Amino acid sequence: MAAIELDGVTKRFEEGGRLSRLLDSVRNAERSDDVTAVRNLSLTVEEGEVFGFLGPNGAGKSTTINMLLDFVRPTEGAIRVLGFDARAESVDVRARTGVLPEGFDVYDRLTGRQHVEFAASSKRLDENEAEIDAVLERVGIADAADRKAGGYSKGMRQRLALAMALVGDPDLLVLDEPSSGLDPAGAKEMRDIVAEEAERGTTVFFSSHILEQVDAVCDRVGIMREGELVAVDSVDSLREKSDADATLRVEVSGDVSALNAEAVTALDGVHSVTVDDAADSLTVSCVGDAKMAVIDELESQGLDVTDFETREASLEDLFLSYTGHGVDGTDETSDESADGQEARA
Ligand SMILES: Nc1ncnc2c1ncn2[C@@H]1O[C@H](COP(=O)(O)OP(=O)(O)OP(=O)(O)O)[C@@H](O)[C@H]1O
Repeated sequence: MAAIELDGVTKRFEEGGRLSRLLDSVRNAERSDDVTAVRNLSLTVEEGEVFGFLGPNGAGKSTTINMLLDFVRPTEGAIRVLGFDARAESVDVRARTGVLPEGFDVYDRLTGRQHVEFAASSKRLDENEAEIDAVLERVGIADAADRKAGGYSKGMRQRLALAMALVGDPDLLVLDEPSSGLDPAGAKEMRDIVAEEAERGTTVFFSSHILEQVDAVCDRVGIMREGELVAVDSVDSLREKSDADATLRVEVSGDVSALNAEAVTALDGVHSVTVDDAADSLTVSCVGDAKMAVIDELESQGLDVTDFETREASLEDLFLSYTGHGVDGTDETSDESADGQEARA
């Protein structure tokens, strides 16, 4: 059984009141102020899989998560979670799912422990004190369990949110931007907990706009862009398929100044060649699988390749190549991104 199945799911947020919509439909006018947050999304996440859901701000990640949990209803399409219809059987879905929602905030006057007890009772779980303590321990806030959460730091609040998601050993963990507010050590702990959950067979679906954060733990990632799923695969396969450039630095013996650089640039997938006469080397910017063709071309021109090293496209380049956005959400045109890659190369 698949843990999550989305079939042709679209969510349109409709703006304007009922009267204005009626008038528009009578006039046959287009409603340009509607927002299509998710468009025709079909995706299957298998049981036990750790799936990273990526995309820049506004790509539709939270809307998708909210539809899994029936907090938002799709305009079109069907959703099944853990074998249940997400809409008609949402109570069953929520009872078996641990959720860390985006922008979670604590109840200032309740202690950490009371938060976890509340999460357990709202799932109708009968967790005893030892089980609650164990969850608080796992996320590293056992020492602060009896303090009011209003005094918690941002990182502690995020850990508390994770404890609330983990209580009762859910079959599915849905984490919306789980590392926000965490320092690097906290983000690593979060990844370790995700890995532990995966070991126990829990399906983990988590969203992030930072590929690096999901790379270490995810079996597969899906990348959203403007409401559409633009890629689904393992990070390694995405890297192979992407047109983000790798950089190849080749050292040669022989007269490098005699190189016919145009012939190298003309190879499929090669974007630029820079020759360094003084160092008897050249640097080639190309897609990953063009590297061997470059080496063959150099040798066919009579140059002896003595050494070479490659730098794969960085995760940031990769994300950019699929989304057209930097990981910080800045919009980048293809020209700018090409410049960025030159600069980094
Ligand atoms: N309740 C709503 N009413 C109207 N528009 C909405 C609503 N919720 C989301 N949207 C719009 O839907 C689009 C997708 O938003 P969503 O929050 O799903 O993106 P996201 O990928 O989670 O972004 P972020 O990384 O910033 O959280 C955005 O254009 C957003 O403004």
